[in-house]
Amino acid sequence: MSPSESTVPADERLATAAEKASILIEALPWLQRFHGATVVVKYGGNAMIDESLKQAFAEDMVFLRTVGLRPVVVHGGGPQITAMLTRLGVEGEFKGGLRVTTPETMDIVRMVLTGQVSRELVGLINAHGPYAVGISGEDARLFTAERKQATVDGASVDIGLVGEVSEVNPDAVLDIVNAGRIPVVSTVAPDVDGVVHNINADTAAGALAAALGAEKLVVLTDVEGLYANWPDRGSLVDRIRVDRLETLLPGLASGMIPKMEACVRAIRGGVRRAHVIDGRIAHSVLLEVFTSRGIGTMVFPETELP
Ligand SMILES: Nc1ncnc2c1ncn2[C@@H]1O[C@H](COP(=O)(O)OP(=O)(O)O)[C@@H](O)[C@H]1O
Ligand SMILES: CC(=O)N[C@@H](CCC(=O)OP(=O)(O)O)C(=O)O
Repeated sequence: MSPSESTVPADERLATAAEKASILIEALPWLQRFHGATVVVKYGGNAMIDESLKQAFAEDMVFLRTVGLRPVVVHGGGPQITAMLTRLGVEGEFKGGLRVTTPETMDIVRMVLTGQVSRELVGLINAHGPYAVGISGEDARLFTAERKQATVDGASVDIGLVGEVSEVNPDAVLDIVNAGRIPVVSTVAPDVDGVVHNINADTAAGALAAALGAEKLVVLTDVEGLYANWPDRGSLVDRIRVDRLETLLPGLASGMIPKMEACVRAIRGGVRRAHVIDGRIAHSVLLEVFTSRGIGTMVFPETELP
């Protein structure tokens, strides 16, 4: 038998074809609805588990762009920074979900985010065509940082060169998107005096989504979504209105705090939907955007009924 000959019976092939057609057709209303829409996708370092997952993520970004959406990637890299600090023998710690950032740590954060994680994602996307352009918060005044304190047991503590996003100038990102390309944003940024700060990637993604007037913010992480009673796996929140989420914020544990604050900032800033989804599932972005049920946790505005 030659390799081109198939032994799959005709009725089985037809059934498979019908299933594929129904999956494609389920995407039609979403393809129509989101044509031309800007989608900010935050890719967390904990969801960059292996090569095939990272490649699937890159394919999803190229897919979105090819079918007429305007994807903007904001990447994390927390575990990658921690691995590099360990390799270099530098002690690191987190307070209130944020990395304590000394000037020495800041050099390593910047090197890993802009020189390693960004380069890798840009390369994976560009395997499909000349789409991705890396850009950091330092470029063209994309982000201005304002030094931020962490909250630990209700008290404010200094954590060094960690920034809140005080201002977003999205022009450079828009230039890239308007040229038909995919910006890949690293979250380091100068303050008004030019001192570079470390910005949590969720925080930056929420601020950028609001500044761009994005249709959606999609945050990829290493859990299925928000659990109302973490770590009770039966308490996954399917959808939640922004005002209700705000009441939950003070009770959340560290990893989820910047994510949920980012969703609140995005929705309060005019973004229509914010999602936290499981980035450990290959093509999770496509499942969220193009299927009727979506996946993970969806945050929606107060103007809509619960
Ligand atoms: N209420 C909650 N629901 C879901 N995850 C939570 C919750 N509270 C804390 N977490 C933790 O937040 C983690 C995700 O945040 P983080 O580790 O910062 O990931 P990322 O690298 O994707 O930003 C989860 O793995 C989980 O351990
Ligand atoms: C201030 C702060 O904590 N910055 C983060 C920036 C990277 C990041 O946010 O990466 P993930 O999305 O993978 O967690 C850090 O240094 O780890």
